[in-house]
Amino acid sequence: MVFRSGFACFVGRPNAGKSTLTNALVGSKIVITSAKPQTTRHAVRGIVTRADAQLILVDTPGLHRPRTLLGERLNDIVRTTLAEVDVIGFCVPADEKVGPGDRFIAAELAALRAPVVAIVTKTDSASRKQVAEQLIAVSRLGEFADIVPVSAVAGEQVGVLADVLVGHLPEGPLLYPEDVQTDNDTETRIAELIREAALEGVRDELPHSIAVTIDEIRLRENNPGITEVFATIHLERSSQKGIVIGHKGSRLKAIGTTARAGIGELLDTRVHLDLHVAVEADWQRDPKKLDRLGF
Ligand SMILES: Nc1nc2c(ncn2[C@@H]2O[C@H](COP(=O)(O)OP(=O)(O)OP(=O)(O)O)[C@@H](O)[C@H]2O)c(=O)[nH]1
Repeated sequence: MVFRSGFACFVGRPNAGKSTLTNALVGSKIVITSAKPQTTRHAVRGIVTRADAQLILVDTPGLHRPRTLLGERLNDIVRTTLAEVDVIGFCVPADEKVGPGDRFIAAELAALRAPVVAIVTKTDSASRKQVAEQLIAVSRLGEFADIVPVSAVAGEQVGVLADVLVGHLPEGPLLYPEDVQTDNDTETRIAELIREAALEGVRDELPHSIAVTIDEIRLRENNPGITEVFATIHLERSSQKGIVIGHKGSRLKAIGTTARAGIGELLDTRVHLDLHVAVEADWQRDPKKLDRLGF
């Protein structure tokens, strides 16, 4: 039997369903998903290990036209990632019209050497007729190695998509131990859990204004059964402080409760979470600050 191994990544405009699809393929929650666009900041890998193949998924932030410096950096990450993978999955949601964002991405992909599989996502949220029309519209966007409709939420065609992606991998050995599902470091995952909790129910353009850094993770001195996590939520403007902290700290408390549950599950231990809020004026446009915040 031939064993294949290699790297794949999903691209598509914000909210196209890339993270959810990665989770569905890997089978556990490793990538932060959110109804808000552009929540994925780090290239998180999900690993699918089967009898015949190992598929390493690199989840990338939304490829979009740069607006701020942060936008440009995200696109740099995307381009570097795209140059290194064996196959690219181009996600277009079934329930939204093909638009300029999709055409922009299709044009970027046409210049790459890796085969591109077009994926029509969220087929559960569209009628059969809409899905059929979307398959045709997407096929007109470029030259694709395959085109696959899929619903990550309903679990439809997820296995078919895995087979198609694996089919584009080169022959190769197991690259990661069988039981590993992600190699994204714990600290990054904890920061993402806090960021996800902080974004919940927050209005407007706030997603771009929040970054989270981990100051320290340690076992409690007199009780190693408890892990203490110290983290800072960075905001762009002091006016945003009220939104995040809430009346008498009520929202910050809720963020802590939600994030703590997620971190406890991740680390499989009891967690004490200490959250600090800091305002860094215009961190999105300042290269020094971006570096310090890990972008
Ligand atoms: N109905 C339905 N909704 C989906 C499906 N996949 C994703 N969604 C929803 O679409 C929204 C965006 O999904 P994500 O997976 O976060 O999208 P993304 O492309 O990773 O988004 P960014 O990280 O912002 O680029 C979420 O609200 C998901 O619940 C699907 O198969 N069916």
